Amino acid sequence: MLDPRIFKFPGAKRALGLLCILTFIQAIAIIGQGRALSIALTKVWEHKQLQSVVIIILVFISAYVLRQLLGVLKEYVLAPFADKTTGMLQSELTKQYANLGPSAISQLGTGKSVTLAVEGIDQVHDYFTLVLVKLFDMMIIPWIILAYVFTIDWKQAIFLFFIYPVIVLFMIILGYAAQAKADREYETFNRLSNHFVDSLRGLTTLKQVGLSKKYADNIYDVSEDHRKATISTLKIAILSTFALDFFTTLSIAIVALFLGLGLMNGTMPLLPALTILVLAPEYFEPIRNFANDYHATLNGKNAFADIMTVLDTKTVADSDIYHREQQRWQADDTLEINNLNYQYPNANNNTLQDINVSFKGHQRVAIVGTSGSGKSTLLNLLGGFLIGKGNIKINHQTLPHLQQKDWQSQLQVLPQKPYIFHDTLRNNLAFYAKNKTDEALIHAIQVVGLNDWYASLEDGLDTIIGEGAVQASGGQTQRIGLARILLDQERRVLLLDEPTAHLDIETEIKLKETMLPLFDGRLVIFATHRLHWLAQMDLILVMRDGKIVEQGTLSELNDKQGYFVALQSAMRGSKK
Ligand SMILES: Nc1ncnc2c1ncn2[C@@H]1O[C@H](COP(=O)(O)OP(=O)(O)OP(=O)(O)O)[C@@H](O)[C@H]1O
Repeated sequence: MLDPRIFKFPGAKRALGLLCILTFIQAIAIIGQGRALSIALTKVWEHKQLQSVVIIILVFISAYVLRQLLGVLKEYVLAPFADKTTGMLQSELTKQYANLGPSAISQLGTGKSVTLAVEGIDQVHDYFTLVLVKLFDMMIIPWIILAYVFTIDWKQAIFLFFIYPVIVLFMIILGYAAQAKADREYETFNRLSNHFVDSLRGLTTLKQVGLSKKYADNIYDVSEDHRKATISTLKIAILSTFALDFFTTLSIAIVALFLGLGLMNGTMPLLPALTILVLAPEYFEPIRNFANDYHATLNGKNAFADIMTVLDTKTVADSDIYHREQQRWQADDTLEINNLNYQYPNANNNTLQDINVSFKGHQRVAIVGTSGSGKSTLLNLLGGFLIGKGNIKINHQTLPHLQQKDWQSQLQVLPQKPYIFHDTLRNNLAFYAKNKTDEALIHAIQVVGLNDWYASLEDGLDTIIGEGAVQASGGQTQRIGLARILLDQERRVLLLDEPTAHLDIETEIKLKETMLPLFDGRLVIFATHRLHWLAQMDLILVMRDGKIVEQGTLSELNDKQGYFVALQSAMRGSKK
């Protein structure tokens, strides 16, 4: 019903304490309102002086106004707590996404991650404001009313007391049914978010291959599923409202019947009978309100649980064991990897097995192997984006993993398609190195061969590029990635994951001329399918089924006449 983790947030105890006091005063106001109304009606019935009736009606109005004001005040007390807490949850969640990294996001699903951080937070806000007020009403108001009724007529109080658990029982049964339906509704909603975002990202491909209609139908099917799940939650919600209204009305009718009998046979005077009759609906009101809104708060409850699961996911510890005096990777620095294994969370076997390799200084290292042999996984482990099990040493210092701040602050990464942020060309270029002069940026643009494109941009370095703005071609994107590397002389470990895989051979050969000088004075680890790079490499790691099966220079590997030679023939598309 109420997640106990709510109480741990700053300000929760104060807000809930105030809520408790205000609800208590509200309960007294409700009793005052009921009592004053009963007295007024009794006086009218007994033909008492109009003046005494007017006074008591004024008391009734005051109690009524106080009750309503307290209702508003309770929302005012909770609103800042809900605003502050959900705001904090949102920023913690986005920070946690950054800490957990891309593999955790892809496990959760991009659509769900986005929905959770935006709509999920709104749902949690509703959950806080709706559920807390109603829950406190339910926990306080009926019992104060009951205690008051007990002082008037203990038999009626006992009847009201024993009927309450029956209603609660019904609420629990229907609540469980609503929870199951709401869980399905929430699951279909998340599936819909993931499908939608996936289809949007893959829209170009889907259009190209004429499958966009099929995917649109797919989204329609998932949204239909979500609609049906929502309708079935609503059915349960309406049924639950009907059932609770029926039982509470029946209970009030029974109370009225006994009070009527008492009045007729003279065992019960009019005033206490009227007071109990007026207060009986108030006794049931909080539980009815709670049940009516219960289904509406379930999505918020699920979103809150999901957000807390993401926030409670352990981030990597020991990220600052490795310390570097001088920032730059030096010619005598070493990185040794021994018996490194890695298994993806959803995989059955180790994707990388017994990796043993040493890197020294400004070596140029190529990683080759067939598709799926583990090249990208190895690069991701070297970059500290994934964490495996094994022995890792930098300059003979043993480290638990490579997600070390001082190691990652030396890295430059050039993937197949560098990410272009929706920002100015200036900020996109000065990615690693901020505060570069315009001259330095324009020089880099010239070196990587982006002059013609740059000349066509109306706002020069201030042109907004990326999604929804000026788009760069695959080759231009790669050149922007190169310019980023060129502009930063501090980071000296370069990880390249098939950076030219999407480019035609002419563009690649042109880019190669720009890339090779960048390799000087850097440790370069380069996953590639393209053989022409191998002649420029000091070390080649040959991967097969997650293992390094051979390693050496090009001539050493050729002399071996082993797997590498067969792989080369296969990569050339010819058999020797
Ligand atoms: N996120 C993931 N979850 C589970 N398995 C994965 C994941 N990413 C990759 N794999 C699996 O790990 C193995 C190695 O993949 P990896 O991407 O490292 O290969 P690769 O040699 O870089 O392939 P390619 O040349 O096609 O890019 C493959 O069998 C792949 O299916």
